[in-house]
Amino acid sequence: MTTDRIYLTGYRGTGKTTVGKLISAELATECVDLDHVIEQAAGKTIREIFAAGGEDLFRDWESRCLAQVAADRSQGRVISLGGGAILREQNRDVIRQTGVCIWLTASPDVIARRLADDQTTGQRRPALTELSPVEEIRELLARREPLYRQSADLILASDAKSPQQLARDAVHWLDQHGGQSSM
Ligand SMILES: Nc1ncnc2c1ncn2[C@@H]1O[C@H](COP(=O)(O)OP(=O)(O)OP(=O)(O)O)[C@@H](O)[C@H]1O
Ligand SMILES: O=C(O)C1=C[C@@H](O)[C@@H](O)[C@H](O)C1
Ligand SMILES: [Mg+2]
Repeated sequence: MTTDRIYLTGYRGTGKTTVGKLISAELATECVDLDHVIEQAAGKTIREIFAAGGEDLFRDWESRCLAQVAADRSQGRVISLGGGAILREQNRDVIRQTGVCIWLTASPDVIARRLADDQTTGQRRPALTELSPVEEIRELLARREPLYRQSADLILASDAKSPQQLARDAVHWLDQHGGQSSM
């Protein structure tokens, strides 16, 4: 296991972007947000990429950008992934081979509340199913959970902790970096 790169995974709204920035500040390194890299590379917002070619097109951009970011250490040591980046096996392989992965969890109700309150949801989080927002979260979380779990070296429950506390927990674990653990 190498801590060369620190990946953050988890469902939409679990705080990957927010906590990733705080971890990188604590470690005095840069934070790369994969969703942002994709938008820059495509010259489109995530919603526009979905509108142009659906989720498949977005996933192709995501795999390409992840491979680039993973291969180029100068872009930053902390990498906040998108919520679905662990869906493709090739992406999970890249993550495992190049760094450690921290899985941020939250309950469906907390996720739904955070997404509804976040002004950027409209641009960055197009619907992934025809289900209602909370049903979509429940359904996709259940489907993705085994993939998040198999990718994770550390699991952090975010429901009742501030982003600052989660970043401190992550840095504390990184100082000691052992096998898979939960806090
Ligand atoms: N631990 C937390 N406690 C309270 N609010 C939080 C916490 N973590 C994140 N938030 C809030 O939830 C919203 C979503 O956070 P953020 O964008 O970091 O999630 P994300 O996991 O990166 O989502 P996405 O996968 O869509 O990129 C933001 O408004 C953020 O301030
Ligand atoms: O959970 C997902 O599938 C996604 C999460 C976001 O971070 C973006 O990567 C995009 O909206 C897809
Ligand atoms: Mg994010």
